[in-house]
Amino acid sequence: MSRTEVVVYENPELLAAAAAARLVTRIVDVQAARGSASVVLTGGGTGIAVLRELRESHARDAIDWSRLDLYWGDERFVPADSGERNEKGAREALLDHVPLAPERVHAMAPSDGEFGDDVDAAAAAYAKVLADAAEDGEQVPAFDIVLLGLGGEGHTASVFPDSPAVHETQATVVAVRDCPKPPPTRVSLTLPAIRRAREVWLMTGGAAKADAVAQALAGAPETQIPVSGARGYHRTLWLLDREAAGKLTKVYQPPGS
Ligand SMILES: O=C1O[C@H](COP(=O)(O)O)[C@@H](O)[C@H](O)[C@H]1O
Repeated sequence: MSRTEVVVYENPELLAAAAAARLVTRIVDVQAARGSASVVLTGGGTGIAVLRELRESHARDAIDWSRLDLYWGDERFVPADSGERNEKGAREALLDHVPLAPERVHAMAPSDGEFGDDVDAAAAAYAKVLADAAEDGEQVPAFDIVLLGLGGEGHTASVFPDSPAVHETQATVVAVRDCPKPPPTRVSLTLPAIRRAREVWLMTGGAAKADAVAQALAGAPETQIPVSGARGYHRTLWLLDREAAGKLTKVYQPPGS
């Protein structure tokens, strides 16, 4: 039985710090129970702020970084050293500062990598990475946590409203072209792949996200508001600041208010 929970924090700083604290606890618990843990990372303002908070937290040393697999939910198809790469943002915020096992960091290819500017080949290669790591008979691992942000128009990962990606039911990873938000070319997990996760955490702040948050939590069709379709198999956890939660009809109180 999957459950949806919403937690609202007073401001974006508190949201990022609290999400980082939750992440430590969840990863440590999963490693204690199963030996290793898997987390899918996101780009975006909140996603990177959470990683920065994790780096600055003393509790980060409770994680066995050598037994953690990292993946990405989406990536901008730009050169490896571009400041627009989600991977680069994550490395600077956290990954370059902790003792990860390099072979367990599964980044999506850049546009100057082994597939050159062939974004379809980059997407196909990442689908193979996922399939190789999946349990027998599955195409995607049952990720412990998928971290996601969202856009004001309702996109999540790089699945945009009314795009080919949001209608994808078979592929686990797709090439995305003509994104309304730059850069235009990307690689993204699809919604069915995201739904293989045990837990999906949707993290966002700011008034510009309030409409999309309210529509998703009211059950808007995923073709129009793709983040509606981002659900965890066991749990979907929305971590919001007060502004992003501003148009929810049900009242969620910030802790301590
Ligand atoms: O383009 C992207 O945007 C979303 C949301 O980013 P934000 O800065 O508005 O929070 C992000 O989740 C995604 O990974 C990224 O590629």
